[in-house]
Amino acid sequence: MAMSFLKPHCTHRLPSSSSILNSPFPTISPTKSLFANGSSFSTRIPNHFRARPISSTPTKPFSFKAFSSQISASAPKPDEMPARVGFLGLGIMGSPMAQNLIKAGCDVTVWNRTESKCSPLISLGAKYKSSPKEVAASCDVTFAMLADPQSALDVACGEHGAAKGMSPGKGYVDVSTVDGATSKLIGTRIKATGALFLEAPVSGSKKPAEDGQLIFLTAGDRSLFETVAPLLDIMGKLLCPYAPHHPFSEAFELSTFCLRSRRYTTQSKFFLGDVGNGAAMKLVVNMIMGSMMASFSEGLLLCERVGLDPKVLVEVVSQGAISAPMFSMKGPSMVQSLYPTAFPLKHQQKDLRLALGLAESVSQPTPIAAAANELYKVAKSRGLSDEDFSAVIEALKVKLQSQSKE
Ligand SMILES: NC(=O)C1=CN([C@@H]2O[C@H](COP(=O)(O)OP(=O)(O)OC[C@H]3O[C@@H](n4cnc5c(N)ncnc54)[C@H](OP(=O)(O)O)[C@@H]3O)[C@@H](O)[C@H]2O)C=CC1
Ligand SMILES: O=CCCC(=O)O
Repeated sequence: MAMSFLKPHCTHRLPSSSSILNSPFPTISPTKSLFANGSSFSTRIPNHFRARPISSTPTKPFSFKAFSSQISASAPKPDEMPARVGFLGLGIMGSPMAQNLIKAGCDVTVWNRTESKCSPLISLGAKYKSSPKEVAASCDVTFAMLADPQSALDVACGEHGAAKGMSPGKGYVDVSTVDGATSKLIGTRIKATGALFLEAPVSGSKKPAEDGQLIFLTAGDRSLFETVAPLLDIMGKLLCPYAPHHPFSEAFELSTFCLRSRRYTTQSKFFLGDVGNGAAMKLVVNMIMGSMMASFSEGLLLCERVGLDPKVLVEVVSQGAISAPMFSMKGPSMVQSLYPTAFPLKHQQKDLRLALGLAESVSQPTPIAAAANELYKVAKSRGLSDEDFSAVIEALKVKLQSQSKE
């Protein structure tokens, strides 16, 4: 069902293979190696790129400026987007996400339980309404970025909740991390008004939110997904599979090919089907993340205990198969017992709790996540709820201290 405010050019589709074959840009032969060492990366090339031999034009040096301007030139224009956008919940994530929408030229109306957090956005041009209901009533699409299942429910379905301001032709996009049951409840209440619903939890933390580099895990009404796609692209990541910083940098011609037109980029937003699937995917991702961080913490402390420098461990890990941006970003401050909050520890424990509930619902054993969850609970009981989740290492230090007393 099309929404009343749908603009005709809101949909982003991949080009047909014939249009690619007629494209002026170089394409690549599946049998021809691009690499000096003759290595093949044929499994990495989508079929639609396998049309003609690569052009012999010499590779140009990479220019970040040109790269950025190509990206921004392809950014969605305000007239391609839903006209009025609401944003509920202006915490660590919601504030920068709303800010990026405003900076991109969207007409944004904000609300937050603690009203003072609206001020910086109002000074950037946002409008303000005094309840979720009023925001929803005055906007075409309303986003919500709330702490947990209870607050997401309250804001959507409470007395002055968004559902009260919804009606046919509008859409509600809940980007909070909640469990599937909560998301379905919210979706049912929103859809009972005739409006559309999309759950769209995000991967990526404070910095990716600020940089417009989030990954959306969406499910629900497909037409709402298509309507809000340009907005998700403002807040989210645009990925080119052959980006110039990719280790296979010889594929630069192909990167240029990808970047010359937005049509050839792969976007980091996933549509996963029915409501509940986005929530489940997000919980699985964060279950893995919570366990990884707990394990990394154990490694840092063990290193120290056996007389090795944990800073060197961070370096070693960063160069091998288990390297992860999370370890490289958080490791150096963890070594100094500093935990500047990007992802609050209380939210990580909430996500582990919800993921364990998900696993329980299908009788899936998750002993590692269960052990990690206990550690986050200890950290919470030590007053670390509002620290970054990397402060979970403190829970292990506590254990070490109590052991050494025995
Ligand atoms: N931080 C991160 O790295 C990431 C977080 N997430 C998820 O995004 C969501 C938001 O996270 P984040 O921004 O970090 O969290 P914050 O704790 O910074 O913000 C939470 C928001 O929820 C609001 N809120 C809390 N309780 C209520 C309530 N009872 N009624 C109304 N509003 C309420 C807060 O309002 P107030 O300002 O009044 O307290 C605030 O706007 C969470 O679900 C989190 O798991 C997802 C990806 C990354
Ligand atoms: O929910 C928080 C996720 C944090 C991240 O993906 O970096």
